[in-house]
Amino acid sequence: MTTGDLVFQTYVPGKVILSGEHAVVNGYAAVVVPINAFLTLSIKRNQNAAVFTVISATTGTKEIFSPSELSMLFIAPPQPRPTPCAAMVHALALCAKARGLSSDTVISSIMGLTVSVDSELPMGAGMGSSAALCTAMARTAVHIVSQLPREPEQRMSDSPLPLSSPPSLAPIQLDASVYDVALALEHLFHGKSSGIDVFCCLNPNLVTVSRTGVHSTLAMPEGAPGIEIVVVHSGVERSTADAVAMVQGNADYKRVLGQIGAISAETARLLGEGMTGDALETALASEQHLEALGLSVPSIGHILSIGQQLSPPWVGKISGAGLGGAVIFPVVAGTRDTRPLLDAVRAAGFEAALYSTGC
Ligand SMILES: Nc1ncnc2c1ncn2[C@@H]1O[C@H](COP(=O)(O)OP(=O)(O)O)[C@@H](O)[C@H]1O
Ligand SMILES: C[C@@](O)(CCOP(=O)(O)O)CC(=O)O
Repeated sequence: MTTGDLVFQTYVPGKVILSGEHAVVNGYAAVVVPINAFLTLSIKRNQNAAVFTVISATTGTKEIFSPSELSMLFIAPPQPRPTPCAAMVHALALCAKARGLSSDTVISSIMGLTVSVDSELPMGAGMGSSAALCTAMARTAVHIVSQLPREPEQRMSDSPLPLSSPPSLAPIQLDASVYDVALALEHLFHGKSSGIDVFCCLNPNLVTVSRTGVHSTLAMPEGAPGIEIVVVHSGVERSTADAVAMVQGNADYKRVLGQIGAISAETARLLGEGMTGDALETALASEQHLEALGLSVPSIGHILSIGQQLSPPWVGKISGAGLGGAVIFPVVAGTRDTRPLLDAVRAAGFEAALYSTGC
């Protein structure tokens, strides 16, 4: 814990993908729901005004930077899988550029601040930990930079963010740029991110993605039953970027992703009509296609078989990039006792928890 006054705080939810992981990277549909587990980013002013500090309780890291070290980081090209401090600085650099501010102005405004990240989302588990981190940092950077006065000589050279905006959205102004900045960061973690996780973090509704970069929210009809999700961690932490690269190397991937996309589109249609149970049954059919892409690992197979052996059986699926990460068992809220499933997977040594959607 850091001492000092709290100057900013933001909470970002995690997510699970009901259907459409990988398909959405290639332009097909996916359905994603936020869950009631959060990443928190807090900023406090500390007593040492000569350094900028970024702490992650999740990774147990503490990065302390002087102004000259920060200057180097500001101008360095962003690296894949950045540290929390490098990600925060990249977000600030993008916002500074959009507002026509020099790095020195931004750096002097953040000296003496400590950014602390704490998260309920296991990393590399398909629950959107990197998207939550990127969204929290983007929100923070936009907040910090929007407080700074513009430099007089730059007033006429206001430029849009140097990022590709989804074509469906109006040109992004600074105050509305959290999505773009978060997506730029998420690209560093995913290699090529569809943006679905970031969009979900920013929207406490169901999200459908009809094609890469074009997102829409889907509100559940009034009175439609909600969703509860047992999430079981396979114990295998993996990189989304590696899983995406592996899928793109599969000779048959476009055909299989098309099938997953069709399942997602049907899932979204059923959810939109309030037929939650049918929607979940449909979404779960995508598991066989994810397995055909080679995204399962022995512990995922083990978890799925534990569910199958219960009476009545529980049907689950990989959620997220695969090759490890999470297995989800979604169910219409209030229709099934989840304790036998939770007990069975925990007895086999897996970490598991029950979540509800934020919808
Ligand atoms: N709370 C956190 N603190 C520091 N780094 C984090 C945190 N959450 C996520 N990350 C970063 O995100 C990476 C995981 O991203 P990714 O492979 O996309 O998996 P996920 O499915 O969890 O988003 C971690 O290896 C780490 O670099
Ligand atoms: C595999 C993918 O479709 C979803 C990734 O989810 P996660 O990183 O496992 O939370 C990648 C993406 O959409 O950018």
